[in-house]
Amino acid sequence: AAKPKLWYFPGRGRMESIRWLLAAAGVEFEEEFLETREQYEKLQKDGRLLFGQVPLVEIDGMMLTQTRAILSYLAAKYNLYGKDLKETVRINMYADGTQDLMGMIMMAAFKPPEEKEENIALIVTKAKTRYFPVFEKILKDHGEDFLVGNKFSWADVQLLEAILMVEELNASVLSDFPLLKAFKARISNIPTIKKFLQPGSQRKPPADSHYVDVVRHVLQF
Ligand SMILES: CCCCC[C@H]1O[C@@H](O)C[C@@H]1SC[C@H](NC(=O)CC[C@H](N)C(=O)O)C(=O)NCC(=O)O
Repeated sequence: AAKPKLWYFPGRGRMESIRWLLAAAGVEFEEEFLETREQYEKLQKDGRLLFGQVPLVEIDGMMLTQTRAILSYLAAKYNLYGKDLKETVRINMYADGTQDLMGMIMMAAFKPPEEKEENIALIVTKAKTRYFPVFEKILKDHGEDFLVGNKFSWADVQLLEAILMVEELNASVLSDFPLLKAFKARISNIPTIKKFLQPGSQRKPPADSHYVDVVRHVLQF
């Protein structure tokens, strides 16, 4: 089968969780980076962007947009979505929560530089007071290696992604969360994820001013 193909800017944004999930599932994928307005307008003209937006993923003969729809499709396709509806809804709850946290980080890149410190402090506080305590408790109460059932799922992939992103803002953020520390080590050692965390993988670096400039240029805002 043809490899999935991803169209997005040359950075994390909303596509990074899709890259993580494909990588965790051991699925190789191709990428097309949008750096010019023309590339974006061609996708629109060709009718590939349902709502005129990216991420865009071509997979199984479909042109998929809407990040959550894509992630859900991939989670189900690669058996990372629970054994029944009750597990699936927990995975969705946990994934929505980590998406909310990562969304704050994603948008911070587009805020004025003078607000950067304040934004980072707010994100780290939210992580330490709202999100990480929830996952620490889940791991404690559940008493398993993974967040849902006793099987690796999309929820585990996304929590690791979120932990690493917050640690980029504050390296000691897990100091009060011993179970999350152990979770991070455990999930990082899953072979497909370990490979994705090696230099040279398709994992993207944190957003920088060049990335913001490219996005602003392509989307003309
Ligand atoms: C001020 C912040 C702007 C962020 C812009 C983009 O940079 C990324 O870091 C985040 C977004 S992604 C690009 C943006 N895509 C979306 O907003 C998709 C939202 C959709 N619900 C999804 O989940 O896929 C885009 O195509 N916009 C064109 C436009 O709506 O006409």
